[in-house]
Amino acid sequence: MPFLILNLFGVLDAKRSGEDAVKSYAMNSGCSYSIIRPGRLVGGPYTNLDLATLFQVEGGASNGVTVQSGDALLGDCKRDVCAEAVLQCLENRECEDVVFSMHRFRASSATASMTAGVSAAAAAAIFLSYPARMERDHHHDVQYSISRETIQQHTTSNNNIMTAWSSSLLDSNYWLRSNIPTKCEAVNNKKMDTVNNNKTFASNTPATVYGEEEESNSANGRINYYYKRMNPNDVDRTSLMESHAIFGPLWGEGLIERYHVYKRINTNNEHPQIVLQSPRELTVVDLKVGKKLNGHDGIIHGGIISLLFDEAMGWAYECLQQQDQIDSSGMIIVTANLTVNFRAPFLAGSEAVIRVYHNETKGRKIYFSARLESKDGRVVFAEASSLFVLARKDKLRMKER
Ligand SMILES: CCCCCCCC(=O)SCCNC(=O)CCNC(=O)[C@H](O)C(C)(C)COP(=O)(O)OP(=O)(O)OC[C@H]1O[C@@H](n2cnc3c(N)ncnc32)[C@H](O)[C@@H]1OP(=O)(O)O
Repeated sequence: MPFLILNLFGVLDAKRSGEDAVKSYAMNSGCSYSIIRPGRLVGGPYTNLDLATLFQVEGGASNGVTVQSGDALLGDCKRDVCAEAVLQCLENRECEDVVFSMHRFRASSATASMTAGVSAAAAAAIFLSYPARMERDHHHDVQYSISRETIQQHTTSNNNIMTAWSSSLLDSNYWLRSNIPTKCEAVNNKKMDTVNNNKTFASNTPATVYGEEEESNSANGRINYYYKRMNPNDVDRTSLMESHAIFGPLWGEGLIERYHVYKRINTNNEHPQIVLQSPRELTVVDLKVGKKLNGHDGIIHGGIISLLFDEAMGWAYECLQQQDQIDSSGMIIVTANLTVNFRAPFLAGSEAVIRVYHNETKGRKIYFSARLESKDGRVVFAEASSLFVLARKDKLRMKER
């Protein structure tokens, strides 16, 4: 079809500028993008005002599609299939940073064909048609019912984030992690599968902590750690409501909206046991920042990020103290040095996790490292390292008023 007709009223120009905006946002924020250029949308729901809607064009019985990189295809695309492709792009890393056009496969088969330019993996991801998807969702439902029992067996307290190993009934690639028994997530052992999780295990709770150490951590394939909430029960700095930087003045809507601290508890044969490894993960903070803590418009201030790190490392010290039974009588722990590298803009309103690792202890000096990253671990916003020093309370110079 001639470009002039296709671009009537500047439609294609508008689409192109939309795509450019998506790409530049992705580049600036460190996330990936997938751009789908479907053919004319046909099939229900009939919401727009074109001829396909007027005549309720179904687009044929096939859910198969043909995809090709760039912009070469011309044809129809069913709305539901297009929606499916969007979901597939969200779920599959192979679809990161790809641009492709997609139209209805014209043969009667429910499979799809692929033409050059889109990677086989991306195409394979996109090609899942509805029947395949429904089967998969059903599979996930089965996982859910089994895993809930598994989680209940493993759960020691409602405040625990559980990592429960699925029984042999489950696909061995999946394991489960939950912050309370009825709200759980299935996570693919090798690759996060968060979209399915959210769909299958609708969660009202904000705190879900992801990890990346499951492979190195599991000699026999079992997951052998879980996380236990430290605040407000275990150690309660929220009691410093009035004066504590995070839980006081900077706490609330638009400010720091969530700061849940979890300590990692390693287990061996399901009995809690400390596994010594260095650097070892001590704490994970599940946090959410609001929209009133910016430096530049829409970007969280670096000083706030440093504060979030400093606090997280303070909790890591608490954790270390509990585990290693550091004798700190008459002493106070303070930050002597904190170095932060800002890797990607941390956007206002974001949720993220901070993971804190213990690197080394030398006498009174304790070295930590930490990472502020997206919940799925795919974007690192900042990294930090610190030196905490145990100082004698009576020697600590307090500034006189
Ligand atoms: C559980 C609660 C968590 C709370 C989380 C929040 C923590 C905070 O934000 S605390 C507030 C910010 N920090 C402060 O106010 C600390 C102010 N600084 C001080 O009081 C002192 O400089 C202090 C205590 C760090 C060190 O003084 P002091 O105890 O006399 O020890 P000092 O002998 O100077 O140093 C001890 C060791 O640390 C090293 N060290 C001290 N400071 C640094 C530094 N900035 N960089 C590198 N090394 C350092 C020294 O070289 C020395 O090493 P070594 O033993 O190998 O010779």
